[in-house]
Amino acid sequence: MNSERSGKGSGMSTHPTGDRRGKENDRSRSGTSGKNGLGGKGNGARGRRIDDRGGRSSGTRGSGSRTPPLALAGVPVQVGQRIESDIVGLTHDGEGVGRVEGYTLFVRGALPGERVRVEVLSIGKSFGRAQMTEIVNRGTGGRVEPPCPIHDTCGGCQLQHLDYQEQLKWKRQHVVDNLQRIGKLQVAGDQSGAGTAALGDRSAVIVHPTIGMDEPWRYRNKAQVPIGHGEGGLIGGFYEMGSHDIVEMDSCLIQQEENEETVRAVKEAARMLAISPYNRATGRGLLRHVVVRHARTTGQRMVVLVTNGFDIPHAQEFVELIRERVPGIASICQNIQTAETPVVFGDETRTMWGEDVIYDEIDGIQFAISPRSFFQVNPEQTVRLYGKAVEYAGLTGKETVIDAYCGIGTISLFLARHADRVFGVEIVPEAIEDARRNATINGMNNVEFEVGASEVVMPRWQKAGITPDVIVVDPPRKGCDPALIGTMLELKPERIVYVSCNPSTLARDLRLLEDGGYRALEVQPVDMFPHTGHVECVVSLHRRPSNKVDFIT
Ligand SMILES: C[S@@+](CC[C@H](N)C(=O)[O-])C[C@H]1O[C@@H](n2cnc3c(N)ncnc32)[C@H](O)[C@@H]1O
Repeated sequence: MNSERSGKGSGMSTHPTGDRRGKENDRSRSGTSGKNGLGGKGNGARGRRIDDRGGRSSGTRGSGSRTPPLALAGVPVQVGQRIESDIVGLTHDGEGVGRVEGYTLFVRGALPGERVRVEVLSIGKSFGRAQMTEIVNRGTGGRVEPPCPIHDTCGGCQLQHLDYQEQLKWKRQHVVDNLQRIGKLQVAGDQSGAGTAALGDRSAVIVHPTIGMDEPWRYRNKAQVPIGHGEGGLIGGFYEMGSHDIVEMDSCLIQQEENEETVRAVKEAARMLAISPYNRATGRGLLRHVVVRHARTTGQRMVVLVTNGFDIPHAQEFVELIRERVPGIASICQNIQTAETPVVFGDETRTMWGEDVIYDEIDGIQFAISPRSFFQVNPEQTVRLYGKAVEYAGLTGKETVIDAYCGIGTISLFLARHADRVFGVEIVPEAIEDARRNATINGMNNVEFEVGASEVVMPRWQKAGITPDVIVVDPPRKGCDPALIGTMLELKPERIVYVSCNPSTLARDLRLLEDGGYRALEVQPVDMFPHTGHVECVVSLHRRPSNKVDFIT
């Protein structure tokens, strides 16, 4: 398991965020796009291969040997047909949702409010996919020219063609839609922040406007670059949209420049030493991924060479070349991944040179970060996210707090400054080693960490008599384990703070918590991944009093 939670558009890889929470590099992109989403190079062919939503296609995945239908009874469009469609929504993947006689067509690159001409690529019973060929009417959709030259091919940023302020509005709306549809929650508040006064409203949860960045570029502190074989030898960059073909690339506008520089240097060094790139088709070749991190507050950089086997030829020279070329390099590690899998990291990591961690700081707290540990990729927004979590925890210094899914103890240490005791639990052993080290280097002795699944460890703590006043959860994309929710309800903390990177699993879990006696009061969306379809939320929940007297005044 590794790394961050969201983030396509990691910069430099299909799954830029390196989703510790999800499958790394495991997404296939759907649809096609040309410049600004208009039909461009190779669109047709690529588009027909891809269908990751269950719509029929001539696709490469899941279609078996069945020939996809060109027409279907009850479906008002046929494959190949050219028609106009109004775009009425946007999916979390950044595809426009078009309607034709009530039938849904997903159109990559199209924006809500626009009327577009499309060619139908594939159809299914309930929806199909189409390629935009022309924008007939722009409406007030907020379309902008994507500044990234490879926006169309990469697809890592699904929303670059949408004005940033509109992106923030769309993210809030996406959260609201999920809370209403899946969580069956009543929602108050609006895009302007009005409605916050409705905190006195006893039935609705306030969803605040999304907290965005002032300068929403160059934010990523980590790049995860797939390596492969190109015409000129070793290449590294990103997976072409909808495929696992690697395209050479040295620049990504959401990536910190230091990471670009590091990746270039490592590729150069590998070429000089004729290190063989991994070939996904044959399973041969050595270098699979180059993963780099940059700690902005200390200037330290880390390189992780993910290799298909233990032996690296000219390993010493490789290390020397990287050290010569990368300013601030503090750690060079090797991770061995020999499995045929899209998962980036294998289980074994060794330090080739320098320390086994780099150090970064958030809001005055220092963190040691090892190669496979999760660490938020957007430092500027992390302060805002964690700040909100601490605010919602409502600590006075007397409380016992549990931080479930604690990673390297980031939120735990933020909480520990304001609580009596904090207990953190996390499933990745290296992360817990980092967490303990982090508590020590910050001189915090009111925090304890335990390795294990939260749903297993929390009942043990319950039996041991730990009675939390506040529980904070920050689970992976799949949300909380139902058993964990059961234990939380038994523990009856006064407050629960839910940090989530996936509005749909958040909505599901909020419904369980509401039914179990809690009230979701406020939701704060935070834009941790500008220009992608991802949105992070912090939710404040309070326990309903058992005597049924409403507790909100
Ligand atoms: C979204 S991250 C949150 C990390 C941390 N709160 C932070 O902000 O850096 C989710 C974490 O949950 C961990 N995890 C996944 N499944 C888990 C489980 N069942 N029990 C405990 N931790 C788990 C992952 O390894 C990851 O570190």
